[in-house]
Amino acid sequence: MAKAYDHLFKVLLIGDSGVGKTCLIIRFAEDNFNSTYISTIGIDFKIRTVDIEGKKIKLQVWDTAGQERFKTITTAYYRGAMGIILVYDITDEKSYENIQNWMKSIKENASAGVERLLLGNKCDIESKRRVPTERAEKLAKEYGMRFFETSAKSSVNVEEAFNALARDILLKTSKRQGPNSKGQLNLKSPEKKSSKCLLV
Ligand SMILES: Nc1nc2c(ncn2[C@@H]2O[C@H](COP(=O)(O)OP(=O)(O)OP(=O)(O)O)[C@@H](O)[C@H]2O)c(=O)[nH]1
Repeated sequence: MAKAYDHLFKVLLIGDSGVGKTCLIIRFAEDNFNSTYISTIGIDFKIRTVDIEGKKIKLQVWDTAGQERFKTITTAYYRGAMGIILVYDITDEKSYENIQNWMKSIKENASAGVERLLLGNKCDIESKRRVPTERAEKLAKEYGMRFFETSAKSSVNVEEAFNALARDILLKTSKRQGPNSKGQLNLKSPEKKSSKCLLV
C-alpha cells in the first residue's frame, strides 16, 4: 500500500501558560475553538496532513504545558522537533517578554537549525492589546523568524502560520537532500515577512 504521506514533520508549540497554544492546535487540526481553559498537563499532540507543492506533509503538532513545573518534561521534546512555534498573547506583556526566555530554552534544548516561528495570539481582542505589532515584528526580524498575529478564536492566520512553517521545513529538508535527490523540490524561499492581524 502506498504511504499516505511524503514527509512527517514534528512541530512543537511553546510559550507561557494561557497564551492559547492548545487552542491554536485545535483550530489547526480540528477547526474548532473552546473558550473553557483547561491547562495542559505535560505534553500532548495532534496530527493534520497538509498539501504543499504537491507533497503530502504529515504534521505531528506537539502541545506543551506552559507552566514552569512541567519544564523538565517539555524540554525533553525539543530535540526531536523540526519546527518550534513560540507563542505569546498580544494582551499580556509578560508573555511577550518571556519570549526571550523561551528562545534561550530553544538554544539549550533544541537541535541546531530548527525552524522557528513567532505568533502573537488573541488578536481578536484588539481593545486589550498591550504588545504593539511593530515591537514583535522587530524581534522576529532580529532572530530571522517569521511572525504572524493570530486568533485561534476568530481563525485568523492560523492556517497561514502552520503552512508557512511546514513550507520552511520542507525547503530545508529538500536542500539537505541535495540536488540529485529524488525528493528535490523546486521551492522558492520566500522572504520571512510578518503578517499582521486583519480581522474582517
Ligand atoms: N479571545 C481569545 N481567547 C483565546 C484565544 N486562544 C486561546 N484563548 C483562550 O485563552 C485561554 C487559554 O488557552 P489555551 O489554549 O488553553 O492556552 P495554553 O497556552 O495551551 O495554556 P497551557 O496549557 O497552560 O500552557 C482559554 O480560555 C482560551 O479559550 C484567542 O485567539 N482569542
